[in-house]
Amino acid sequence: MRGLLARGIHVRFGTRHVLEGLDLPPLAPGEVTVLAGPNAAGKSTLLRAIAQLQPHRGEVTLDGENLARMAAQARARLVGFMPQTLPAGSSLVALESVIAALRAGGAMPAAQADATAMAVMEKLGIAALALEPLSAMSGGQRQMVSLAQAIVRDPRLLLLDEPTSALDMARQVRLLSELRRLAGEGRIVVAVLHDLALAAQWADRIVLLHDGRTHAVGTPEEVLTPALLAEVYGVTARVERCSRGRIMVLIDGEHAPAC
Ligand SMILES: Nc1ncnc2c1ncn2[C@@H]1O[C@H](COP(=O)(O)OP(=O)(O)OP(=O)(O)O)[C@@H](O)[C@H]1O
Repeated sequence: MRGLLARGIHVRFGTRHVLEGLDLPPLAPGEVTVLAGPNAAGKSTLLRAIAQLQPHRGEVTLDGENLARMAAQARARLVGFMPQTLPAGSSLVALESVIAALRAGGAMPAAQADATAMAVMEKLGIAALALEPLSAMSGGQRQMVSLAQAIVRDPRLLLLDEPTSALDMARQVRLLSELRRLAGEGRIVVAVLHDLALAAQWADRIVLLHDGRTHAVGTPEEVLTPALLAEVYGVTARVERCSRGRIMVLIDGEHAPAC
């Protein structure tokens, strides 16, 4: 089968079972899927398990091939992973870090690696940061470099953990439209997002995680309902449409100001 299948994913830390036989629906090329759910629901753990960065039970296949049985370099060419935050303490400048990510997929002549990494940074509007040390960058700048690292190998599957969390409005749109474009070219995009307004706007499908399992799957209209949001987040929410038809989620209740 073409696409991503993740079945029976089980992860435990010590005696604590964080994912308990979680199944994802088959994810087809061309789609942007958002993973949502409360803090500690297991979203990052699931992304890391799919990327084979987290020991787990269960099976993950991409276009019918078991990712766990693939050589690391072959897998790196197929899968791009953007972590929630880049590891601190790197002594690299941005361009070097993007070149290092590119080379994780295999050796390449220096000039070609330079040109490929620079082209990706230009496309993302961060060419001016190429020679800046990662350690001297703002959170948002680092997040854009992290995206460049994730896409520079031109992977078929892109896994992104809260990719917009440090970005301003304009860069959120830039990043999400880039993800939509990459999906449109036949890639599979899976992103963790807490911002349900962004999820409603950009996702083809939302997977709502709760208590280590898939609680609901569907289009934004199907998943962002007051009943499901109450079950999963314990909030009283209103779901309304703006004049252009887009869904908006508004939180009511004792902790929220009226609007
Ligand atoms: N390395 C680890 N060791 C022990 N427990 C861990 C480890 N990584 C994650 N956990 C636990 O697994 C659970 C799920 O964590 P995870 O980071 O996957 O949640 P999340 O849904 O991404 O949360 P958030 O929205 O807060 O980022 C949490 O209770 C967390 O404490």
